[in-house]
Amino acid sequence: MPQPNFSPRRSVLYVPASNARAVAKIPSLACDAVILDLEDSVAPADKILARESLKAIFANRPAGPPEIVIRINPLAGEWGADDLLAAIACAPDGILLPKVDTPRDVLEPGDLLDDKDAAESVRLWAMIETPRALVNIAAIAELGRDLAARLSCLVAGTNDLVKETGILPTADRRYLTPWLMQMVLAARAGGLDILDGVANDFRDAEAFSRECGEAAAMGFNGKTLIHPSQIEQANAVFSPSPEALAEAAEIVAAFELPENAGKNVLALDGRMVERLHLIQAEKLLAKAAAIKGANE
Ligand SMILES: CC(C)(COP(=O)(O)OP(=O)(O)OC[C@H]1O[C@@H](n2cnc3c(N)ncnc32)[C@H](O)[C@@H]1OP(=O)(O)O)[C@@H](O)C(=O)NCCC(=O)NCCSC(=O)C[C@H](O)C(=O)O
Ligand SMILES: [Mg+2]
Repeated sequence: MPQPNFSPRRSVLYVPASNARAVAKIPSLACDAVILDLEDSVAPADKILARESLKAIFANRPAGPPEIVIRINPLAGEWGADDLLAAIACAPDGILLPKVDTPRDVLEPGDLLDDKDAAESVRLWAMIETPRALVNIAAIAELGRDLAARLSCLVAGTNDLVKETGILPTADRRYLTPWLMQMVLAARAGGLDILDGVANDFRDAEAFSRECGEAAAMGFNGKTLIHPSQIEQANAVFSPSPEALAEAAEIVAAFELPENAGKNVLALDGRMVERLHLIQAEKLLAKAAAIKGANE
């Protein structure tokens, strides 16, 4: 199921809404999206100020990338409901819901968006970071098949998952990986984008590069980031490689040859190529074009 207004989401940077210097950097950042955070990066004493800063940020928002998403506090808590109203008033590209446990946790804010006549372009993103969310992941992701539910993207919250489950956060993420794969599968079933969790050690470029490579291999669309120094690497790893693009172009060209018209299967350089490979190739070329378009 195609996403409306497809956007690349290779690099998605959390920016604490309470940090004016960090917020001021947004227009100069090369990330595909930012998440203006009202939740975990904002101290309780700064919660109201952070929420109030949103108005000024959106009043001066230039058109075009990066996508801007607001992460609110949990709706069951002290700040969540007012955060949601403030976020809706800003008409961001997305509102990220933390600590989602069940489909209801997405449907209820979606109803409020409708009640408040929020533009159709305001989508919901959901953090998958609780044991209940993992247990309910198929039902949550299924909402992606209903455009009216507005769900567009799932975001792995690996820090909270580690905290809530007690698994050991090893460098190779061996205990997290089965759950990450479960998230990718569910997201694809629901036609949703899915972003990997953050790498906390932002000074370890080598470990970060490895983690991005593994996330890309697992099928994630991109990675959530905590520091601007992580953007370039994420963009590089989650972009189609020149080799993959050359191969995709070759497959498209082969199916366009008059002698291959109407064929479902071809031999190309000693390999079987089916129409499903053509679809894959066209998707990859479209992704590269979208990335190029977003960077112009
Ligand atoms: C992690 C940090 C606290 C480090 O900050 P700092 O020590 O200030 O870093 P630097 O001195 O290297 O910063 C250099 C300049 O870059 C700006 N900067 C830093 N981070 C960001 C950012 N995220 N966005 C924009 N700009 C940023 C600094 O302001 C410096 O510029 P200047 O002030 O002009 O000198 C910090 O990076 C940070 O706060 N990162 C974000 C933390 C965050 O948002 N955490 C919550 C999201 S992660 C999460 O919640 C996980 C999930 O829910 C889960 O469960 O897993
Ligand atoms: Mg979290």
